[in-house]
Amino acid sequence: MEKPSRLLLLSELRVRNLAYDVSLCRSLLSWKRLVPSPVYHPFRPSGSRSVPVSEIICVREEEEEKSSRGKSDGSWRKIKEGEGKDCGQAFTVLYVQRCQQHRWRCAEITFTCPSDAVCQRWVSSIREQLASLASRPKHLLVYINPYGGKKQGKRIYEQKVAALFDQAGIVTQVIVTEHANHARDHLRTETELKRFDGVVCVGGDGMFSEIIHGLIWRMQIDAGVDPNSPDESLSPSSLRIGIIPAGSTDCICFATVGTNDPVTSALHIIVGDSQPMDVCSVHHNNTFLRYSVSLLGYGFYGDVLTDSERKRWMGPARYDFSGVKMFLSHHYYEGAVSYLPAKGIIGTPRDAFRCRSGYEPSHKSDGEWRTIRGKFLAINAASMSCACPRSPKGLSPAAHLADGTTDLILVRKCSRFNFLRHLIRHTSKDDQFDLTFVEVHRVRRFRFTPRQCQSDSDLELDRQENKHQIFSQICRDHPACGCAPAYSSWNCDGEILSHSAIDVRYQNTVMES
Ligand SMILES: Nc1ncnc2c1ncn2[C@@H]1O[C@H](COP(=O)(O)OP(=O)(O)OP(=O)(O)O)[C@@H](O)[C@H]1O
Ligand SMILES: CCCCCCCCCCCCC/C=C/[C@@H](O)[C@H](CO)NC(=O)CCCCC
Ligand SMILES: [Ca+2]
Repeated sequence: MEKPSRLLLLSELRVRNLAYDVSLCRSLLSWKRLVPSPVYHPFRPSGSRSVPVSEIICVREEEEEKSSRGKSDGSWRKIKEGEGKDCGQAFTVLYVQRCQQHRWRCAEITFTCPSDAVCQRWVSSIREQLASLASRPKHLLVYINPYGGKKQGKRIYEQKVAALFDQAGIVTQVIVTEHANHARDHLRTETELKRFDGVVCVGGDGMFSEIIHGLIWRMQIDAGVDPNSPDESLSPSSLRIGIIPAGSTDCICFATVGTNDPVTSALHIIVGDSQPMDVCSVHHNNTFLRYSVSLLGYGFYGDVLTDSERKRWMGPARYDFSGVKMFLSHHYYEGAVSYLPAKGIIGTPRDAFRCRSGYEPSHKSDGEWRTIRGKFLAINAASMSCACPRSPKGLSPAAHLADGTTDLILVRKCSRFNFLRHLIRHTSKDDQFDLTFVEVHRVRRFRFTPRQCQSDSDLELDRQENKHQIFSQICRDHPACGCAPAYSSWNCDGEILSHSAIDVRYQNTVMES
């Protein structure tokens, strides 16, 4: 129960001409019907409601005789002339309404006050409360990718997001990108970043990747850290990144927010929600290649991405087309995966728990390196669940967002039928890891070396383990022989990596809104 001293305001106000007790405590706006109607009416507001101040978007004064919208029944009504004179001024509160499947909507309620003075007191008290919320952004730098997904980024921002930011009093600088890496290079060089509280990315996973590359690079330069050094730990970003989903997979948005809905994301940004997330760095022979926050996939997901890039004109459906094609081609790849198991962490990749909140990275020392050699259909490293509309629970449903680990999933060569069983389980409640040819490890670091790049001593080890050594040798020497292709590519958050032999390590966490 709230202590009386926390009560800031208590008034009898009217909502749709019905009397309500309305109170503002330090963190809660509540309204309660004074005489509840004995007859149930589906369109009439029910007894009482509360909204945390942290979920109020804004408050605005209504002018008399102005149309107002009663959101409870979605109808428009006009404040009657008499009503306006009797009741004085009115004010409207816009707030977050939680809907099904993690969706948020902006609802509003208009309170009519007995006098102008009462109205002013309410408006200024709520505004004061809102002004004290330090985590809310005031200035945002918005990058819109007009090319990703169904090419709707600009429309989505203009029709669904801009007005909400405006109502919340957020000042924006909007840049519609003109080419790939425009946003990354802009963040690296041109911008006076200090005047912004955050960066907003309107696009998909590839666009988010551009933004983190620009921002991380810029933060390292500003802090005097060499961004290419594998041994330096990253200086964290002081700017948060918000995502307005407008891509084809939108897995980073879906896995953090629980849905890929632009309005929901805009509201999360407005109320200042934040979520730290793991960043892995990918190196080849000690040369930095890229950062990754969601999926690093070799084999199936690398091949799907490579094939789908040539079919961008199909929009998001390109992934379905290439997915079926690559499933039927059934390519497998040989190589060695070495990993450093994460020790002293909370949970395992087989937990039933789903994470959409932060986890403190554990700094306990890790175990010994382990190596697995074999033939794989897919090697996936999921630093977050990678949930998306195609797979609502994701590639690794129990992966944590910010625990300093990544879940390494190895799918060994198996029949098409078995691989299909594994894939289909991504879309149902069944456990995709509960199959003999699938293993999953929570790791801090891993390396992959395709068989063609293995050293002589590694190959000797392989030979001892591999009964079909002569056949393998012939295939390596004669790649045109028609058996499995030599290399796949890595899919790194939706971008293709230029090398197959990689070294991946957890780097740091960045903030995301
Ligand atoms: N103006 C532009 N013209 C062409 N390409 C652009 C432009 N702006 C950004 N890009 C590039 O577009 C690529 C794809 O963008 P994005 O990730 O937003 O969509 P997507 O690939 O359809 O979605 P997802 O990554 O969620 O599957 C990114 O690699 C980004 O660098
Ligand atoms: C026959 C039924 C089979 C059903 C299989 C469903 C499995 C879907 C799992 C989807 C996992 C997505 C992981 C996220 C990857 C993103 O970083 C990347 C860029 O946005 N998207 C893809 O690579 C796009 C990947 C699209 C794969 C199809
Ligand atoms: Ca993680």
